[in-house]
Amino acid sequence: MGTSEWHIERRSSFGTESPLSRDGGNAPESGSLAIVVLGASGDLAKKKTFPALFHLYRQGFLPPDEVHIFGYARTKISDDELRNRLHGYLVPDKGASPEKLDDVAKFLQLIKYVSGSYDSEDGFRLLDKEISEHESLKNSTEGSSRRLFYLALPPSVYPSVCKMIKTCCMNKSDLGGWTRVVVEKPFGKDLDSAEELSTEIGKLFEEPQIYRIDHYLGKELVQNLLVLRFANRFFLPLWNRDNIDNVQIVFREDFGTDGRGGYFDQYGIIRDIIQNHLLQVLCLVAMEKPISLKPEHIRDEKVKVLESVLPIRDDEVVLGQYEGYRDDPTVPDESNTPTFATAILRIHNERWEGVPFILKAGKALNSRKAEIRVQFKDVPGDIFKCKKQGRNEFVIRLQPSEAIYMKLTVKQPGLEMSTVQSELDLSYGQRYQGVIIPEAYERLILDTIKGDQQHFVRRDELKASWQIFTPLLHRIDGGELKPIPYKPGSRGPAEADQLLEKAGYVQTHGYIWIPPTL
Ligand SMILES: NC(=O)C1=CN([C@@H]2O[C@H](COP(=O)(O)OP(=O)(O)OC[C@H]3O[C@@H](n4cnc5c(N)ncnc54)[C@H](OP(=O)(O)O)[C@@H]3O)[C@@H](O)[C@H]2O)C=CC1
Ligand SMILES: O=C1O[C@H](COP(=O)(O)O)[C@@H](O)[C@H](O)[C@H]1O
Repeated sequence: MGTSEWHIERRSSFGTESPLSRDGGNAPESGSLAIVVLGASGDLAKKKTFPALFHLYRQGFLPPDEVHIFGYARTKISDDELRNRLHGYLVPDKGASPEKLDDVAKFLQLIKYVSGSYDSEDGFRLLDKEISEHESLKNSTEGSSRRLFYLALPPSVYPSVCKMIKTCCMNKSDLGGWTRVVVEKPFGKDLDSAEELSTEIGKLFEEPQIYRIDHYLGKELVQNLLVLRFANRFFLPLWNRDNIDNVQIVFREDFGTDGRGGYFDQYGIIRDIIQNHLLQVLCLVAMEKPISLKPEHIRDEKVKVLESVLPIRDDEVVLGQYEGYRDDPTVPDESNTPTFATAILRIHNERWEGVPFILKAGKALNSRKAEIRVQFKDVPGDIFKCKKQGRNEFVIRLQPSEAIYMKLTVKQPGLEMSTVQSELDLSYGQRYQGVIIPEAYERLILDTIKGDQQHFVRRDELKASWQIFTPLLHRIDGGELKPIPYKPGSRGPAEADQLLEKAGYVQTHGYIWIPPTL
C-alpha cells in the first residue's frame, strides 16, 4: 500500500513503498538508517525528538539491525553524558515495568554523540566518518543507506548546517538511498527572511528532501480533519457560508514563556503559534476537496486557501501581553511583543465569503486547550425559540482530552415541551479506551523516514502564510500596534471577547461541555 493512500500504519513492518514520495524515484525503504539529531543538547531534542524516536523504536519502527542514532552539538559531552541527560525523558509512564526499563537501556545504546561546530567542516567530517562506520557495519547488500538529519536548532544556523551536510555528510551510496533534512519552525521572521532561508536551503536540497515540520499537523485530530470533512455526508452540504456563521481556531496555554523568554521575545505569539500551527489548521478546515490524497494534491488545495485570504485589518486584531512577562531577565523592559493575539482572517472565495475565521492564541491564560469551534447560523423561522439556548456548534477539541462534539438543541426530557442545549459527544478517552494516541512528533518523524510529505509544509505554503501576516507583524515590530496588558490566569484582554462578539460569535450561556470521565 502506498503512503499516498489513506491507511492505518502497519506496526510490524518498517516503511512502505511509495513511488510518489521517493526523493530520486529510487529510494530504498530498508537498509541502514542513520538519524542525526543536530542540536542534541537542546530543549526540543530532549523533550520531543529523542522521546519520539524512543517510541518508534519500542513499536518496532527503528530496528536496531538497521538504525543508528547520532546526536550532534557544540557542547562537549560524552556518549554516556548525553544518554544520562535523555534518560529521564524516555520513561514517561510511572512505575514502568522492568522490560520497559530494559528497552530504554537498549535504545540509549543506539545513540552516539559527536561534538562539533555548526559552521566548520571538521565536526561534520567526523560525523560523516561515524555514520559511514555504522553503515558499513549495518548496510544490507540489496538496500542502501538512508540519512535523516533533524535540525533541532535555532533557524539562524540552518543555512550553515545545511551547507555542511551537503559538503560533508551526504549519503554516499550509488545504489540509491537518500538524504533528508527536517527543519523546525520558525522558518524565518517574515516574508523576505523566510524566502531568503528557503532560497539558501533550496540551493542545497531539492524540495522532496526538505521536511518543514509543523507538529500540529501530526496531532490526531488535526489528521482527522480531512476524514471528517470529506468522508461524511453530514458535513458536505453544511460546510459553507450559507450555514456557518463563524469559525474559531483557538490555542490557550495556562503558563507563560517559562525560561524561553529570550527566544519568545524575538518572535511573539503570532510567529510562534498563529502563522504556523493555527494557520495550518485553518487550511484543513477551509480547503476544497483535493482530487486525491496524494500529498501534492492536498498541499495544492492548502495553498489556494492561503492565497485567498484578504489582508488583515487593524480593527480586526487584538494584541495582549501578560503582566509580569517583562520580569524575565531575558526580555527587554520595553518589549512590545504580544503574548496573546486574536486576529480575524477572511477568505475571499465562493465557499467562505463573509465568514470570519477567528484565530486566537495566548500564553498565561486561565486554561490549556486547543480547539476548532464551528458555529452555525440561527435556525430560520425558529418556532421553539431556540435562540435563547444558543446556536449549533461543531467542536473539535485537539487537546487535552481529544474529542469531537456537536452542540445541538433537544427536547428537555420529561413531561414538558421545552428545549435545552445538549451534545453528541465523541470523546476519544471513552470511545477508544486502551488506544494510545501517538505523539505528533512520533508520527511525523515516521513520515520523514517513509518519505511522505503530506503533513509537512511546502515552500509555496510557507510563502503564502508569511504573506498573510507580514504586514501586521511589521506594524507590531515598528510599535504601531501595542499589546494590551492582561492578568496572568485570565481570559486575556476583554477587547478580544468584544471583537469576537462584533464578528458575530454568540456565546452560549448556561451550558458547558464537560469531558466525560470513565
Ligand atoms: N523547545 C520547544 O518546545 C520547541 C522548539 N521548536 C524549535 O526547535 C528548534 C530548537 O529549539 P530548542 O531545542 O528549544 O532550542 P535550544 O535553544 O535549546 O537550542 C538547541 C541547541 O542549539 C544550540 N544553540 C543554541 N543557540 C545557538 C546559537 N545561537 N547558535 C548556534 N547554536 C545554538 C545549542 O547546542 P550547543 O550549544 O550544544 O551547540 C542548543 O542546545 C528551534 O528552531 C525552535 O524554534 C519548535 C517547537 C517547540
Ligand atoms: O511550537 C510551539 O508549541 C508549543 C505548544 O505545543 P503543544 O503541542 O503543547 O500544544 C508552545 O508551547 C511553544 O511556545 C511553541 O513554540
